[in-house]
Amino acid sequence: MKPLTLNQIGKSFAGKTVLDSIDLDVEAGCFLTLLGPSGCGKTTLLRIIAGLEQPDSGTLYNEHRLLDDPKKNRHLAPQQRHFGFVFQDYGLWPHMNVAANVAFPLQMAKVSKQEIKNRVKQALTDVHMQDHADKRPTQLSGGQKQRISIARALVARPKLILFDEPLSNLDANLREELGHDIRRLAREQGLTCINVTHDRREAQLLSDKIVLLKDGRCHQQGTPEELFHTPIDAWAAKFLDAGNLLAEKTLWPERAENSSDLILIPRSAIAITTQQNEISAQVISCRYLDDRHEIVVEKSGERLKFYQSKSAQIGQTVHLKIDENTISRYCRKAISNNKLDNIPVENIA
Ligand SMILES: Nc1ncnc2c1ncn2[C@@H]1O[C@H](COP(=O)(O)OP(=O)(O)OP(=O)(O)O)[C@@H](O)[C@H]1O
Repeated sequence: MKPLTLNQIGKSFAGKTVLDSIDLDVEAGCFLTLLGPSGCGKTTLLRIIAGLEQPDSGTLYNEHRLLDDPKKNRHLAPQQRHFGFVFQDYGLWPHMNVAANVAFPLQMAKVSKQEIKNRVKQALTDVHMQDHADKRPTQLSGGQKQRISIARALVARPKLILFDEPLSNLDANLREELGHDIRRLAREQGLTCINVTHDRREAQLLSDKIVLLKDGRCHQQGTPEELFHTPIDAWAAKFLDAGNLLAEKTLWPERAENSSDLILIPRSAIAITTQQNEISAQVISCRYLDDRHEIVVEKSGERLKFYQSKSAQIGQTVHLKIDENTISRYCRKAISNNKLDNIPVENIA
């Protein structure tokens, strides 16, 4: 049996469908992320899994345990599910020190004092916070608070942990570091994890599998590589910022059979060449990021972004070589019919 099986989960608020027939199988030991734009229903789905919200229809199983079935009036309360939780805002008690915060779930479960002491010590060691046991949460940085929140989730030894945007309040370096530590802990302890985020980078950093949600439905699911290499349609390509999405006729006016077709060109498929007969474009931006240059060029009003070790001069006309084997094609209808207003335009380059 799987740690989590959702069959046809549906949920409406005030007559508005928020989740529509969600089917999901979560494998043991998988780190799964529910990813999607604001309002797509991901938090509602996580709250249903947690038991904080009841579905209107469908069933939810944890291995052989039926957690929810509205038809049978079945709904297991959150504390009966024995899942761990890690929240975006840490959810620590300010009046308790770190050790007491981590011990709290064990005290509720009436575990013996000696065992609480041992398990709190172990959980704090697991998250590299063993030297901070006596501190109050106010004396900790955001990253340290989130480590304590993870220790508190681990201490009860749940098989399944639910994460609500665990990295979103942290700066870029801390996100990277804590992201790696969360993955290490999940692997070492054989945890199954469900995470919710609107941030594709956080999803990439943490996940074995990503479920892309759109308008309360599963739009696409797969490994991060599958999603980012082969988005199912132009909407997914744009939301994931999976590469350069533009009209085919911009680059090859003579070839484009259907002028409304969009193509997705991976950033790694573009390079500047000295060959004059290739596509010409004008450099509009060149920034040094990480250990390479991010180049943005403009061609007939559309932008392409790619990376290279050498810089390029702004205003310069360059010739581009594009590996056409890596291009995906989409019908424009797929994108224009969908709401994309909440996706920043700069992500399209
Ligand atoms: N308790 C509630 N009562 C009424 N409407 C709700 C309730 N909870 C959520 N909604 C609505 O359901 C829709 C989905 O909300 P949800 O919080 O699941 O989206 P989300 O994808 O997590 O978005 P965000 O990233 O902004 O948190 C939204 O339109 C929201 O306003």
